[in-house]
Amino acid sequence: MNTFAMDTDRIALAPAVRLAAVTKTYGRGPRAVRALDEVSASIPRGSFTAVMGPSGSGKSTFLHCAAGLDTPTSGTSHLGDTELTGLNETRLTQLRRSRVGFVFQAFNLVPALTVRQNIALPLRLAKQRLDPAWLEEILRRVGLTGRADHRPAELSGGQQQRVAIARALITRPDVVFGDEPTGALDTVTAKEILGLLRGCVDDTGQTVVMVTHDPVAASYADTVLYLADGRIAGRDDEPTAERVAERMTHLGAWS
Ligand SMILES: Nc1ncnc2c1ncn2[C@@H]1O[C@H](COP(=O)(O)OP(=O)(O)OP(=O)(O)O)[C@@H](O)[C@H]1O
Repeated sequence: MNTFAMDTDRIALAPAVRLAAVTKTYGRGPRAVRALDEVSASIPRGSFTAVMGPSGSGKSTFLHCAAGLDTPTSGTSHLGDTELTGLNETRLTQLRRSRVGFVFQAFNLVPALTVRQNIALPLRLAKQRLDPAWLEEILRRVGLTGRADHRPAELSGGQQQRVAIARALITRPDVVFGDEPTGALDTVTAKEILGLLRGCVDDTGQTVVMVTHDPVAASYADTVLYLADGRIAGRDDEPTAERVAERMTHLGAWS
């Protein structure tokens, strides 16, 4: 086997996200909070993972350490072959702009910009060239072709979240991270958005990692990772809404 073949094999096999013994402590001394406690996790490329757990269990901290938004106190975090721990703030900013996409509960669109301009914004920030055909393709995928010149205030909540997803996809990121992406939507619209994220994984091999409180949302994922008290408390590779709800009850999420 030549070196090139070995390299491509290695890259193909590297998980999209890898956390190794990640501990994150906020504050110092007696008031210190250990939000993550030696967490290890490996998330394959082209998979849809939901992160669940009771309030305060460390879900957002997990997401932030995996996405380079926050730095672990100890342990290592990789995005593909890139070790995030050890990158300086400039490199981390570059990586966040070009290799990860974010979708939050609040859509965070710029009101003065059109749908098209909002979607293209990450490329402008990353000083990357816009491929108009790719933008049109993304608009089509999220079902907003006819709305490209509208402003966010002219769109429904579900449509605004579609813009946020399109904006997350425009840089062809390694991973799309979602923090309660359906938290502000009604049940029917939430299912449309989850179907869209599922389609990104199934149709284009996108990797999606999503924090959620909702067992129905988690059931769209391939794998659910459960956190409790800053530790991995289990996983489910065949999640259904019922099983997830039961598991969450056992973790004391709704007691
Ligand atoms: N910036 C911070 N400073 C101090 N403590 C923090 C900070 N961020 C999080 N924490 C603490 O770390 C723990 C984990 O917080 P985190 O937000 O990751 O949990 P979560 O599971 O996402 O919670 P929720 O479901 O309520 O959003 C909590 O005890 C929280 O209070």
